[in-house]
Order: sequence, then C-alpha cells, then structure tokens
Amino acid sequence: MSLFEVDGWGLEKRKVKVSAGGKKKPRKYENKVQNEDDGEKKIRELGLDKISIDIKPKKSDYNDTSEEKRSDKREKRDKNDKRDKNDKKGKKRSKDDTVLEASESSEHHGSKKQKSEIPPGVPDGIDPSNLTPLQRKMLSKLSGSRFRWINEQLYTTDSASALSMITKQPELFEEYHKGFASQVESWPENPVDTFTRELVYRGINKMVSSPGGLPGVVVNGHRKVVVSDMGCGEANLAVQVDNFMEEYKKDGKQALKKFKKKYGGGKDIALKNKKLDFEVHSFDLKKINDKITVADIKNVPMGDESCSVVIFCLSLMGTNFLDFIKEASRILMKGGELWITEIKSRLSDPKCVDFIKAIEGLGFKLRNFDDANKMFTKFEFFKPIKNAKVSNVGEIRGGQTEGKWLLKPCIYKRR
Ligand SMILES: C[S@@+](CC[C@H](N)C(=O)[O-])C[C@H]1O[C@@H](n2cnc3c(N)ncnc32)[C@H](O)[C@@H]1O
Repeated sequence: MSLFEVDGWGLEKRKVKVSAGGKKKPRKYENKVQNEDDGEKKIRELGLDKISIDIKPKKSDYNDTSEEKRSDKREKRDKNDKRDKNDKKGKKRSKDDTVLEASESSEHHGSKKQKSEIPPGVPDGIDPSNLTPLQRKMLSKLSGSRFRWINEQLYTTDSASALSMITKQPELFEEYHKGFASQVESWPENPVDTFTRELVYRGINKMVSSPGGLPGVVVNGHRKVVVSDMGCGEANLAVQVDNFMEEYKKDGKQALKKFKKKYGGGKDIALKNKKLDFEVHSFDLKKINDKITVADIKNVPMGDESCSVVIFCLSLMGTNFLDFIKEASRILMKGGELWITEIKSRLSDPKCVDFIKAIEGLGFKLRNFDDANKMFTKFEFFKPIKNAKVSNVGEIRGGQTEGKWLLKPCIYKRR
C-alpha cells in the first residue's frame, strides 16, 4: 500500500477505480448506503469517529485547552461527515481521497502489500480484521492523513520543533514509522541494507584503519569501528550489524557466508579481518527500543572525535540540517567518514554541486558519489587529517534555511 506519493520515492502511479464515483450502478449504490449506515454505527461504537480529532494536533492541543480542542474536534468531525455524504451522493472524490483509495485497493488485491493489514495510525485495541470494508477505508484515510501530516512536520520545521513535537506526542513517532515501514516495503532496496553491507564487507575484507578498510578509533587499547547512526528510525542498522557480529564472533567464515546470502553482493569479499569490532550508536527523537538514544541529532551525547563513521540515512529532515553535519564533524575522528543517502528528488540542484559544496564548506571532502540508483543519491565524505577550512553554518545558509534551497522537503504528492 502506498500511503502517499512523493517524487522520487519510486511509487508507481496506479489506475484508480473510484468506487464511489458517479459511474456506479444505482443498485450497487443502494446496497452501499445500507452498509454505510451499519458502518457508521459500528464506527461510533468503536469510537473511531473521534479519532479524526487528532489528525493535525494544534498548538492548543499541547496546552490542552479543552473547549478549544472540542470545537476543533467538532469541526473536523463535521468535515468528515460532509465528505462521506458527498461520497454517498456519488460525487467525485477529492484528489487526496483518490490517493488513499488507490492505497486501499492495492492492499486488498493481493501483492506483497497484503501482509500490512494494520494501516499506520490504527489506535491501540482496534483490530482492523473486525472492521467492515467501509470502516477500514475510513481508518486508512485517517491513517494516511496522519502519516502525511507527521512527515510534513518533520520536513518543514527545524529539529528543535521536531523533538518538541515527538516529546509531547510520542505516539506520532510510532505512527510515522508504521507508515514509513510500509513505504520501505515497496522499494527495490532499503538504503539501510546498503549501509549494513558496506560496513560489513569493508570491515571484514581489510584490517580496520588500513587503506580500503574502515576507519577505527582506539577504545581501551583496541581498535574499533564506532558508528553513529543519526536519525536511526527503528535502529535497523544497529540491529543488523549487531546480529552479524554475534555470528561472526562464533564463526567468521560461516557468518560471512550467511550474510552474503541474506544481503547479496560481496562476490570478491573474503574473511581477512578476524579482529573486526563494531560499536553502533543510534540516535532518534524517540526510544522505541533499547538500541536507541533520544537526541536531536544537532547535538548528540558523543565525545569530540569519538566516532569513525557517521551515517545519515534519509534523515536530513529538519530545515536546519547543516547543523547535523556540523555535529557530525565534531564527533568524527580525523580520517573518519560521513555517509549520507538522501531521496534524489530532494536535491534542488540535480547535479548535487550545491549540496557537495555546502558539506565541504563544513570541513569534509567528497570521496564517492553515487546517483545511479533511481530513487536515492549516496554520498561518501571524509574528514581530512589536516584541518580543512571550515565555514560558519550561517555563512553557508546565507540567510535562508537549507531545508528550503538545498534539500527540498519530501512531501506527498496529491494526484
Ligand atoms: C525517513 S526516517 C529514516 C530512518 C532510518 N534512518 C532508516 O533509514 O530506516 C528519518 C528519521 O530521522 C529522524 N529525525 C529527523 N530529524 C531528527 C532530529 N533532529 N533528531 C533525531 N532524529 C531525527 C526521524 O525521527 C526519523 O526516524
């Protein structure tokens, strides 16, 4: 199911059957009305009619001024009722609804999306399998709206506002990640897997800190690859690397064989490093598992020059993302690497010259740049051993936030 569509997220446009469109035969339509009456009753019983109030939390929600909130809820409920009446009358749906309709039909008609039975945003205690098709449709609409709203907030506000939003409404984080995970399912490859592969293959094939190997920091007299995953989401990178390490410590050869089978590639990779050691730190706005440390990635609890690889996997979301890069420069050792993957269509300059220039302005040098992938562009920078000239973030910004001119927000596209 595609909950939303954005340029470059590789979601195919589907031909949508608008089920409530004017072309429906009258008899079918009558049946539908009957079902809708039942459906609305069930929705009220389940309390789903009240869910819409939270689609777009307002500032007043944070202050919990209940009367204001209640009238907001009423207004939204009325709007939804009105839209449903329009549906019943067979009026043409809004563009936005059509997108959600497409999502739903793909969910119900086979394909690998079928396993995502629970649409993102389903409140606790509600089992979608107990709902009628209409109720599922409404829930799906609602979830899609919430997902898109959260997504938009993360891309159009600065990192302090994002942290404050998730701190005040932690459930938004889970909702976002349910939606995000369903997006990832439709991608040919998850960029997190690409990074996992790169860490493991480079780490295992060459000694740490040797040419072509990964840079390592010395911790207690022992050289380690210390990774910071900035904006880690569900910390999948740490989970995958840690799982590999567990096996590697038991039997390196076997671990590599299994890894190749699971993640692919690595044809010429052999087990040359028997002393590989990783330590992955994962930062995000909410701790949804033990691997995660809560932090605004503008300011993470890591010492100066304590990391050897810093990764931003689709996480340059805040409008002040150059602050994240500056933080990466602080925590990276000299010779350490900065890996970034972003959605291709976010780059205002398709040739990426401006983006590379901005990152280099903060003291990095570009080593590799890969835009062969249809959806993502991958950058590999390093922090030079000799101090490079570092500009002030403000200078690079030039009075306009980078979230406007350097990387465009990744907002869903209404069709
Ligand atoms: C599109 S998701 C990608 C998650 C993960 N890197 C992956 O690829 O699966 C971006 C993540 O960055 C996080 N994020 C955005 N701004 C952040 C900030 N200022 N501090 C910490 N995390 C942030 C979001 O909460 C979200 O989990």
